[in-house]
Amino acid sequence: MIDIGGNQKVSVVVDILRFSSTVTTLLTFVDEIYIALSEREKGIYIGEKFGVKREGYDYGNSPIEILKNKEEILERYERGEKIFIKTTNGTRVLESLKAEEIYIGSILNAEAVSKVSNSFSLIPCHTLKGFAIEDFIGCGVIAKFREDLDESALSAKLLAERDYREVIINSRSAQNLKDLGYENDIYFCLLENLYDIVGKYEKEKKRIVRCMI
Ligand SMILES: O=C(O)[C@H](CS(=O)(=O)O)OP(=O)(O)O
Ligand SMILES: [Mg+2]
Repeated sequence: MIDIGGNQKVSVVVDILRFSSTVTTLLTFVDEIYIALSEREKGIYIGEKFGVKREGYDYGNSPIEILKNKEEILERYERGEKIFIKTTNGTRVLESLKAEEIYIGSILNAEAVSKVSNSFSLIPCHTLKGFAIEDFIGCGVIAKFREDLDESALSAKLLAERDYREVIINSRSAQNLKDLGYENDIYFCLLENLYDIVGKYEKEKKRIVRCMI
C-alpha cells in the first residue's frame, strides 16, 4: 500500500524543487553524497538557503548548475573529495525521518522509485512557509506507477494525471526560483522518468548512495 505522510517502514522523500531532483541528477555520475554538517570538511559543497547558494559553497541546489559543472565536480570527486549537500527543506526533512529505509523520489526518477518496496509512505517535504503543491503533485506522479494506493496517494495521483506541469510552473516555490534566476531548473525538474536510478539514505553514515532497484 502507498500512502502520503504515513509512518511505514519505508519512506520516499519527495522534494521536487529541487533537493530530490538535484540528488538524483548527481547520482547519475557519483556514487554517494553526504549531508553537510555544521563543521566544514574538505570537499565539494552543494546547497542553498531559501534558494540562494549558501555562503562558501561551491554550487547552488541546482541540477542544471551541477550538470554544467559535471567535469569539474567529477575531477575533484575522482581525486577523493567528498560531495556534501544542505538545502532548506530536503535535508531538513530527510534527517527528521525515523523510517528503517529511506529513498529519494522525484519526477526525474518517478517510475524507478515507485518500485523500491511493496509498501511505502511518500513524504512530501513542503517548505517552512507550509504546503508546497509541487511536492504533493510529485507524490502523485510516483503514485501513477502503482495501483495499491490509499486515498491520500489516490488524491495526488488524480492531480498528477492532469496537466500538472503548468500547476508546478506557477507554484510559489517556482516563482521564488524564477525571481532568483533559476527558472530553467523548474523545467528540468519536470522531465518525467529522465533517470532510472534511485538514491537511498544511510542514516548512520549521513550519506545518500545510488541503489539498484
Ligand atoms: O533549493 C530549492 O529549490 C528550495 C528553496 S526554498 O526552500 O523553496 O526556498 O529548497 P529545497 O530544500 O530544495 O526545497
Ligand atoms: Mg523544495
